[in-house]
This record gives sequence, structure tokens and C-alpha cells, in this order.
Amino acid sequence: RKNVMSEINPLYGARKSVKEEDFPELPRNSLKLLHPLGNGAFGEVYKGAYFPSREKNESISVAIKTLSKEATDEHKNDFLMEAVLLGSLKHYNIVKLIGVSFIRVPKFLILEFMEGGDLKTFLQANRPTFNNKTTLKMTDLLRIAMDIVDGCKYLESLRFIHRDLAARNILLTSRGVGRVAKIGDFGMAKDVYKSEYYRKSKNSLVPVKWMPPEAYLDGVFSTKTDVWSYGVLLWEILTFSYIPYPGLSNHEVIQCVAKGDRMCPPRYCPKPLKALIESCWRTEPETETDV
Ligand SMILES: C[C@@H](Oc1cc(-c2cccc(S(C)(=O)=O)c2)cnc1N)c1cc(F)ccc1N1NC=CN1
Repeated sequence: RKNVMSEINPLYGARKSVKEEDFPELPRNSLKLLHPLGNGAFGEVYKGAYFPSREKNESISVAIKTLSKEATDEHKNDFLMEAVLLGSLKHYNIVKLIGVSFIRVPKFLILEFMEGGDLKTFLQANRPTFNNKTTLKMTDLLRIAMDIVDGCKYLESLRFIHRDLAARNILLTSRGVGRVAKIGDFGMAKDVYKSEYYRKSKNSLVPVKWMPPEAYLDGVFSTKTDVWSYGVLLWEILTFSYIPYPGLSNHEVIQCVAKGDRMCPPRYCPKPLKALIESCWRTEPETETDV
């Protein structure tokens, strides 16, 4: 089997064989775990502090993804793959890999810490309700959308397909004005390097509500897959993170999308943005968007 990694991401060709020593190994005693942030795919994610120099007592906030000792070899490989991917992506709107600590168990991936947390939680916390208007303006929402587009353009320039663009995988540098959105998690992208695309049997893990028909029906992925997901992400931003296709199961979504049904952006969505979202959801991925 041809190595699918090289088909997708030319950068990979540069790394003939990935070795753990390819990464900036940070001394374990320069890292401190502070408190758990939640669960990642392979284990806990912690807020931590990294002390770059032994002399000065300065530290920078980091997020530490840990690989639990019980992790299977497959998980170990996925963990290393994620380091490969994050280590090879350098863009303002993609969360930075600061280093790794593979020398001890549990292994660590050390990421830049994003004070604003994930976009899904942020939008839900700022959802306008009848007795309190949101402080967010349409320009705030559009700025977030533009930040993500810049990260996506960079991925496309590397012919890299993310496969799981969604508000849950976007992080914010802060909750306040001047916040910057960055693509923060590549969980699905590295899975594909494991073997065939998505094994249909793992349907439950496949984010159907964010995927175009050709992806979940035929396993065909391309940058257009991310374009479709980006359209759903725009809808999430405008609705302050409703779950897409409210009330519909994954199976019902497959049915109605196949019939040509699409979600409607909310009434207050600017007309040009409505047209853009609809162009992301064209049935034929190859039709040029005439927006
Ligand atoms: C791996 C983890 O990375 C981070 C999470 C948070 C972060 C995430 C949530 C809340 C807070 S905070 C502001 O409450 O400390 C900080 C901040 N910076 C990160 N680099 C992450 C990246 C994503 F793209 C999406 C979700 C998460 N996680 N993983 C476990 C929980 N979220």
C-alpha cells in the first residue's frame, strides 16, 4: 500500500522515518502539571507551566497532552503522529507545539496555552438570551471566522486535509477583545495515517454532521471536505454553537443531506455570508463556488 501520508502532506516526505528524537525534548523537571483541563483522546490534558531556563524563575503557561501508560501501541503511534503533524505546521492560526517529553511515562505533548479555551464553550457562554444581550458583535464573530480561514488556507497550501474542523477544535487566545482563533486539535487528521480512511465500522466516531456526503458515503476526502466542515463551523459561530441539524440523528442527517436539504443560517446572518455558507454545501464538490 502506498503510504497515504505522502499523498496528503508533501511535508511528510521530508521526514523519511519519524523518530522520537526528532522533537525538541523539554527536560521533564522544567515542566509542572497544574490542573486537568479535560480529557483528550489518549489521556488527560493539563494546564501546566514550562520553565525555559533554570536560572530565572519565569514560566510560560502550556497545555500538556499526556499519553497514559495503559496506551496501546496504536495510541502511542497516534500520539507520535500528532507531534509530527503539529511540529510541521507553523502558522499564527494553528496552535504551536512547544516541545515534547517522551523520555518518561506518561509521555507529554507540550502546546501553547490558549487562555480563551475552546470556541464551542466560548460561544455557548456568550449566547444571547432574552434577558441579557451578548457582548459579542457580528464583527467579533467574523474576525473569528477570518482567523480560522487563514489557518485553513495554510493547511490547503500544504495540501493538508484537517477532516475535523468544528468549533470544539478551535481555541482562543483570550475571551476578551483582541482574541485570536487558532486551529487547536488535529485528532482526526492523524487517524487517517493509521490505515484506510475511515473504517465504516467506526461510524460512531465519524463527525457526520460536519462532513459532506462523498466523505461518509464513499470515504472520499479532499480540501473540499474541509470546505464543507468550514460551512458548518460558520453556522456554529452564527448560532453560538447550536448542535448542527438540531434534533436530527446522524442517520437522519445523512438522509436529508442526500435529498439536498441544507441547514438555514439564522435570520441575522449577513446576506453575503449566507451565500458563502450555502456555497460550502454544494452537492457536487467540484462545482466552483461562484460567490
Ligand atoms: C489539547 C487542548 O489544548 C488546549 C486547551 C486549552 C483549554 C481548553 C479548555 C479550557 C481552557 S481554560 C481557558 O478554561 O483554561 C483551556 C488551552 N490551550 C490548549 N492548547 C485542546 C485543544 C483543542 F483544540 C480543543 C480542546 C482541547 N482540550 N483538551 C482538554 C480540554 N480542552
